[in-house]
Amino acid sequence: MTNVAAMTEPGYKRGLRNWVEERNSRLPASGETLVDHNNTAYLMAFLEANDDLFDHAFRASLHGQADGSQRGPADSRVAVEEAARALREEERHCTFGGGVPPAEDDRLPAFVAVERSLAHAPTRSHRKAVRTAWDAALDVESLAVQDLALAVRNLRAEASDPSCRGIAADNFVGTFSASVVNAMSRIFGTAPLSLVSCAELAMEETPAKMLALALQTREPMLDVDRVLEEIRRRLEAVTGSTARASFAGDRWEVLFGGSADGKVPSSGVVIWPLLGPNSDSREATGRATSATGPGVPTAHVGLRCSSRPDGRLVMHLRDLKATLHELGHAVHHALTASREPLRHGLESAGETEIDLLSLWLEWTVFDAGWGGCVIPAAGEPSGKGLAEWQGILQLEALKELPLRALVMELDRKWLMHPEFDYQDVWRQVTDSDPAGHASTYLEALHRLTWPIPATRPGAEYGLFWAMSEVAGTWMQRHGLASHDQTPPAAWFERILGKEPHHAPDPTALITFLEQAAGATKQDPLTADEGNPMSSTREYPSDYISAMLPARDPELTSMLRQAIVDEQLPPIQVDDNAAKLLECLTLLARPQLVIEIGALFGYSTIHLARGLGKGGQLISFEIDPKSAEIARENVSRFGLDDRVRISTEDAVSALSRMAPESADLIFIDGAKTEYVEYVKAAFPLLRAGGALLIDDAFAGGTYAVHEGGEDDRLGESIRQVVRALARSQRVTASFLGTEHGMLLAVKRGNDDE
Ligand SMILES: C[S@@+](CC[C@H](N)C(=O)[O-])C[C@H]1O[C@@H](n2cnc3c(N)ncnc32)[C@H](O)[C@@H]1O
Repeated sequence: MTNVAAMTEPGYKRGLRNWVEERNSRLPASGETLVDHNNTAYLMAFLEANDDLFDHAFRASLHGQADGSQRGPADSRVAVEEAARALREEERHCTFGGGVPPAEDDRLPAFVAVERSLAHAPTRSHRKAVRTAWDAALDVESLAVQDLALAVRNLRAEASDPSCRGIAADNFVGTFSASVVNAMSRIFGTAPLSLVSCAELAMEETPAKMLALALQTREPMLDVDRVLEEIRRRLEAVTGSTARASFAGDRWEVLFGGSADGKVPSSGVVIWPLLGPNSDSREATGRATSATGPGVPTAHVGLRCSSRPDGRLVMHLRDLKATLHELGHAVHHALTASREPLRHGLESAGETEIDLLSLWLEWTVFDAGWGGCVIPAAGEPSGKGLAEWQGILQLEALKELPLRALVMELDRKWLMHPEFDYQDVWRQVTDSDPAGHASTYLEALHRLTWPIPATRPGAEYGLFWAMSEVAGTWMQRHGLASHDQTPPAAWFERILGKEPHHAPDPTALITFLEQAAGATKQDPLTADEGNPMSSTREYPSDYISAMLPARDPELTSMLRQAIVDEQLPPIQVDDNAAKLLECLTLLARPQLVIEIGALFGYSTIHLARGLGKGGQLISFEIDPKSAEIARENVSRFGLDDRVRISTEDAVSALSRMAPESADLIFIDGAKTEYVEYVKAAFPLLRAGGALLIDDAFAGGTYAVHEGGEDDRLGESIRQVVRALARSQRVTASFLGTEHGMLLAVKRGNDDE
């Protein structure tokens, strides 16, 4: 049996080449020549070691053609389509995501085709594209295979975008590494690969291989009951045991404070299981009035999960972080909104998110692997040594890390290198800190200093990234630093420049952390490049509503009917934003206004109220029930002469409208479709016309995702606002409503 571990040790490529040569000379009669195309030979080694693992078709696909030619991109597209068709014909969705045990898989030929097409995609500089494919591969359980094929195509498109780089790949690498190790453990009974080897491998290798290995491996899935139980335990700890939790049918409630018998809760959080890839947690809130009882400040959080045939709910590990961020914010909000401040509530609220995030950190490191962390020894190329790392770990910002637990796990995983003198490292550490300052972290440092030479750039990503994340959140909570919605990505950008796949330089990290920890406030006049959404201030809703007159009772009654009686989600614009819409139409006197997303017509009514003589508003609302209620409301306010509500899909309807015919287009539909909306809407605007984008701050509900790997909503919004704000073809400005709007006025050819 080929020793696969040998293939992945330093210099494995050389080993691989030798192996390939040896193999080709050994099997000349087969007529196949194995070529190390995109390093697929590694897989071949893997395969040779395990004849049962992959079927012949799959192996054959990894061989170069006899004449050495490779299939080109055109063939690849066809191959993907073939694969999609083959899978559709089977009327089955793929099931290799989500902890499903390996099945006797008769779909390999189809995957082979997908694999081939992926083999042409670059890796290093197009990590995001890889990530897309990987996501698709892992999500196929819930996505139809068309989506997989589409993702593969998108991957190709994205691969040509030089900005396709990012931290998301690290999650991928970690998950991939763990998957490989898990697979290997299953096969060999022990894990002959180290995570670091795998991480490096993953970073070097092609998506083809990753996808191929995905066939044999599983991303960790978490049992939702287990997640909720752990969350409850942590919340209890944070809130001084005042949290009570119950899972009731379609929702899970946590109540804080109040009387001991639980009859008078002070505040609550409702966690809604979100089934399906596109569910929006805000929409979940529409499914119920306050589940925690009248008058109880309640926050709502969505938990993306999927349902097993036995009824069990499970979630991807990678969805956990977004959920915990969101939950942290929600709990913070619920605790501070409580009318009677809880015993520990106010002090501990700010820590909640950190505490919850630690859960993610632990599970990520424990269950997914993260590729581990390498502490470079002094003088080694990717770092200056122990002292710097020690410095990092001693920083206040990192003391929140529950490293002890992490250390235990790493201990189990890594202390398999008997030649290394841990005691020596321990002595170095303790000698340098006789006061035992931050002893937990020193212990961590001791344990984390395993003997893997820093010859594998990128291997230290895992923990490094996780530390950045938690530290960034901590700093923001303590007002020490403002950072944007994607702290790790931003930090990496700063620290690593444009090449995040290189090993991070610890000195740069230390400097950055120190500056951040030392900075009380940023100079307001200094533009903070790459940190565009910094804000440590809450939106002053109380102040604004105290200033504005009380809402018109007719509008309140309309809102109550739509939200309470009709159970539509309360995701309309806030009152001040509604006034802004009215101001804008009053000001611009537009002839044609288009709205994407009417819901029950709250924004529609305000836009229409400002319309002058002859002004028309076409509002698209794809949900027929909402559209019907919107129509009734428009009519209730006597605006039917100027408003038409259409149930057509806004994107396709806009594509048929006359170019340069609209004066104002208000975009407030599905957040994931924002890019499509803008593409369809922009040509419809006349010069001087404006796009108005709701939720542009990506800072209301969307901030909570903090740029997590599944931050599709926030990412979609950020793409749009960034593009518009920087475009030469518009003049754009952010308007301060609760969720923020971006006003982008189209410039004419004559405009300077
Ligand atoms: C945030 S709500 C709109 C709220 C509304 N503008 C307000 O402030 O009162 C988004 C709405 O967009 C609708 N929607 C989503 N995708 C759409 C599409 N492609 N075309 C038309 N409407 C869409 C949804 O059904 C939902 O009711």
